[in-house]
Amino acid sequence: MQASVIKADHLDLVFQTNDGPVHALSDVSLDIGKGEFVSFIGPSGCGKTTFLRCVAALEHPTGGSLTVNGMTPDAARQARSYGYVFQAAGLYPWRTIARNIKLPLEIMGFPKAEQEERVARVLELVDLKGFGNKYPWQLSGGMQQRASIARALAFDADILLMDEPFGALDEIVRDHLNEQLLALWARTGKTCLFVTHSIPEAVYLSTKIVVMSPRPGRITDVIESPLPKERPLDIRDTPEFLEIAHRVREGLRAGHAYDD
Ligand SMILES: Nc1ncnc2c1ncn2[C@@H]1O[C@H](COP(=O)(O)OP(=O)(O)OP(=O)(O)O)[C@@H](O)[C@H]1O
Repeated sequence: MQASVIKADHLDLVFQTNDGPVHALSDVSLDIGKGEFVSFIGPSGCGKTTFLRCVAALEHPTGGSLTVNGMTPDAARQARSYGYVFQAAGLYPWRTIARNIKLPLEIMGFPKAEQEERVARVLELVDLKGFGNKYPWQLSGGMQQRASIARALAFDADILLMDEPFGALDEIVRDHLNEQLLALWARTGKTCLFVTHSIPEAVYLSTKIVVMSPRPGRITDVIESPLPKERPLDIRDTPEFLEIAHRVREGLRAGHAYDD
C-alpha cells in the first residue's frame, strides 16, 4: 500500500443555515494513496464539492478527522499541497494565458526567471505551447480548461483537485481532454481527486471510484479499478470497462430513493 496522501476518518459536515442544519457529509471514511486518480460520482448535492473543499481547507468538517499529506488541511494549504481546477476555467480575461498561469507564482513570490520557466513547462505539459500570448477568449473552451489545469500545476503541488472540469464541454472535446489528462497524470504522478457526473469519464480516468449517495452524502461503494494504466479510448468498449460502469450504476441506484 502506498503512503496515504488523504485520509478521511468518519468525516461529518453539517452546515448551519437559516433554514436549519444541512447535513452535507456523513461518516465519510476514505484512504487515498500517492499517485492515485480518484473520481467522486453521485447525484447533485451529495457533497462531492464539499469533500474537495474540506481537503482544500475551504470548509471545516464538524466531525471526524481529515489529514492531507499527513497534516491538517489548513497546514497542507499553507504548504501549498494542492492545485484546484474549477468547472469554469476562471481565467482573467485581461491577462494572457501565460500571465494567468503566472498569477499564483507572482503571489507566491517566485523569482521572475523561474516564473517564466514554470509557465513554459506547464504550457507544454497541457499541449498549449505557443498559446501563452493569447487571451482566454481567443481559445476554445477545452483549451481554456487546459490552461486552468496548467495554472493549477504551475507551482508543483502534488495533489490536483478537479471539480467537474470538463462538465460544460461537448463529448468529443471531453473525450480528447480525458485522454490528455490521463497522459498528464501518467507523466507527473500527481494524486488526482476528480468530481464528475459521468460514469464513463469516472471509469476511464480512475484508479479508484468513490460512489456517493444523496444527502447526507455517504459513500456507498469504493471501486478499485482493475483496468491497466495504459488506456486507449476504445477500452470503453471492453467487457472489463462495462462491468465497472455497471457496478458504478448499481451503486448510484442503491443510494437513490427513486420513489420519493
Ligand atoms: N456553504 C454552504 N452552506 C449551506 N449549505 C451548503 C453550503 N455548501 C454546500 N451546501 C449544501 O450541501 C450539500 C452538498 O453540496 P455540494 O456542493 O458538496 O454537492 P455536490 O455533490 O458537489 O453537488 P453538484 O453535483 O450539484 O455539484 C448541498 O445540499 C448544498 O446545498
